[in-house]
Amino acid sequence: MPAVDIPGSKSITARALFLAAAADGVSTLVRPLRSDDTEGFAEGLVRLGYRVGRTPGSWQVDGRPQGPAHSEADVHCRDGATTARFLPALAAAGHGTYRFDASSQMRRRPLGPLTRALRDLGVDLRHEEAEGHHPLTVRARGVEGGEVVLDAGQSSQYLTALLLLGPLTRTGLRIRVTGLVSAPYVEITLAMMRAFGVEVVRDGEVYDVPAGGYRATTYAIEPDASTASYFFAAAALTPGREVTVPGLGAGALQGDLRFVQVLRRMGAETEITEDWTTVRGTGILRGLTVNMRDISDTMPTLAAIAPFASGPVRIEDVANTRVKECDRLEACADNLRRLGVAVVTGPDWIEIQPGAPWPHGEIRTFGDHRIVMSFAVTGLRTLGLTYDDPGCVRKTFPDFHEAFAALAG
Ligand SMILES: O=C(O)C1=C[C@@H](OP(=O)(O)O)[C@@H](O)[C@H](O)C1
Ligand SMILES: C=C(OP(=O)(O)O)C(=O)O
Repeated sequence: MPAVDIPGSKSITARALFLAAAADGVSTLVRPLRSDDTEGFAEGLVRLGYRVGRTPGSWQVDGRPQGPAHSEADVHCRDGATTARFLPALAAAGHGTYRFDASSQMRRRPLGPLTRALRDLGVDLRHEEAEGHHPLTVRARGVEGGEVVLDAGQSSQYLTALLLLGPLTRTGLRIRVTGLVSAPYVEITLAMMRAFGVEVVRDGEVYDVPAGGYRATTYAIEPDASTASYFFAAAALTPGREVTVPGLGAGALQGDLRFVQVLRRMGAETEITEDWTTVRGTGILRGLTVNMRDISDTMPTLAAIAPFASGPVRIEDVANTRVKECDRLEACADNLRRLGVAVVTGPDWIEIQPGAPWPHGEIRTFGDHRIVMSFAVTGLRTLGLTYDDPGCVRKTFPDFHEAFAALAG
């Protein structure tokens, strides 16, 4: 049973860094993800005046419940939306002037609903160029708390940022949410807040977050389930190939592990125990229609193996994949068409017809790590694929190419 060692979860590492920074002592994060996104998050904390010690296998963070240590900082959030959306919320809880900028793609990605909600809570926040986009400056003097309404139809990260901020406000937060996408990421947030001592009370679309701050702790980071999807898809694509990921089992926090259920519906054999998950290729790969609103980071993974299915693959309810590292619906369609595959897209869906892709071609990555990693799976069956920017995997998995080549043998 070949076990694949998947690096830590990006989403869990980012949250753990925030929570540890906001807690009342030193926290230790065990097996954090080392990648551009999470190094960028840690670097952002350092710019704000937090102490982050990085040793192989664990990071130590000195918490400051009262907010950033520096009264002025310029933070570059790189390409990471968790950094770009969570850190302004953390900064708002402090006292000082904090400017946030990001990569050109991250500047294009929206955060208006979050910044509007912060302003509704009394935060002095100004966008320098386009309203609702980076760069922005927060002139922070703490946040009183109260009730706020949030549209989370583009991104659950807006809600996570407000939830994480809640315990740092003076009186707590009540958040009324509409249109939530990527809902399982909010479950990760709530579970991790609990691990750092905060219980959020939820009643339907209303979240009540108590004031009172976080408790420092030692927190072990799960392997990244979105990253694991490439390895599981590789197994499903190849009769007799088996991939086991230790550390991702039935109790895992990440919704993206549900991608395994999609592979099972298509015909793969799957096994999920308490401690690990296995996918085995059977030679059967059926087409299907699937709603991926909850797990849209795995949409490109499915799109990349879809041509090998015996019937059409239709992926629905994934409009917000158009505002990620690139427009992922069009990037997937563009690359599949370049390989001779018939594809149609709509505002929030993509439908891919069966048909063997041409054996050669250059994948246009659009600077998106998931386009590279997804089409690497296609490449198991179309051996001549190249990429215009293979290094963009650094965002979440710098060693992806080596790890994937080891699997492919
Ligand atoms: O909260 C998080 O860590 C994330 C939430 C999701 O984003 P959206 O809520 O914007 O879909 C996901 O795509 C992203 O990779 C990580
Ligand atoms: C969308 C992603 O990242 P983020 O939104 O955190 O930049 C991703 O990793 O697929």
